[in-house]
Amino acid sequence: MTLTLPSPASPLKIGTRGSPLALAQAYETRDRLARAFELEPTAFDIVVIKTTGDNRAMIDADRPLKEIGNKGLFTKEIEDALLSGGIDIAVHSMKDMPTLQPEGLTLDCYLPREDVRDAFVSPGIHSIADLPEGAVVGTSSLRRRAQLLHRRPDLQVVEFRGNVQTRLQKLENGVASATFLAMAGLRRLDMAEAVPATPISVDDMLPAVAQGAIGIERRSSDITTAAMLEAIHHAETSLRLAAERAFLAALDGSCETPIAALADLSGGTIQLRGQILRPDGSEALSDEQDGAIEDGAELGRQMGETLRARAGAGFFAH
Ligand SMILES: NCc1[nH]cc(CCC(=O)O)c1CC(=O)O
Repeated sequence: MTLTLPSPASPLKIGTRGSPLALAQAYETRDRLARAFELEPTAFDIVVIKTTGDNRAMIDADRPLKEIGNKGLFTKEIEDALLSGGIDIAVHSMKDMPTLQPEGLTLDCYLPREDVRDAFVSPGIHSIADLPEGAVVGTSSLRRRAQLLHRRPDLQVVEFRGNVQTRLQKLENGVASATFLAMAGLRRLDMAEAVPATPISVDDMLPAVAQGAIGIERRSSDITTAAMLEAIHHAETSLRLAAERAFLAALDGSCETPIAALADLSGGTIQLRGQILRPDGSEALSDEQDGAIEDGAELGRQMGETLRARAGAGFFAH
């Protein structure tokens, strides 16, 4: 098939949220496409879309996100723009994406995954173990909160949101002694050196499903764009996410449940680690399995069902 490539007269419209991280991810996508097809940046338009989530999160800056709305809060307007033709592709942090896409949209192109680890961020302290008894830690992530309290029930967790600068300012102001950020976000913003961040081993804090991965969504019917995206698709990332996202789907996970998973490929097999926790951190259930690379999704689904059965009803209630 010969591709009709975008041009300044007929650019490929790339939809994204307006946060610094979202923009960095959109530029990375544009640059990879431009390199793959030897196009100028002017063959692409970056279209910033404000989502309900961005608006509400701004107005209710101190309310937990989980009270403001469900998953899809940050994606609905972007997906509407895809469906109506206002944009041609949408660039997403896969960590924030529901496991099912709306009718008519396809999400099957992934960029090479960044560092999957969480970072411990604090101006004076270097690890969870070094936090003094009863210290205050800021995070809005239910997973990080539950994992932290599981290890250190003595700590106090406060709601922490906003961009990286806002969070660092809160640490400077003494609102909390430490917080967590994804290494991937820090690296993509070129801030990993500028911020007092120490990467946490995945053995100590298993990351969120799809952490560090960028996915590109398109109209299912748009085969020209599909063919273009094939050139920048990263198969290994896709295989890892297939296992992790099947695990999430089997647990019926939303952003309101503390769930972690990480798949790795080595020696021709896929290894999957999964964890679910009670929101208060009082109990954590983990599993680890490996299998054939092409069976990752089945491995994830089975692990999700096994852990759900072990947890029983009401596990996620407190
Ligand atoms: N939920 C917000 C979010 N979505 C993706 C990232 C970071 C980048 C990534 O994990 O791909 C972040 C911020 C964070 O967790 O620090």
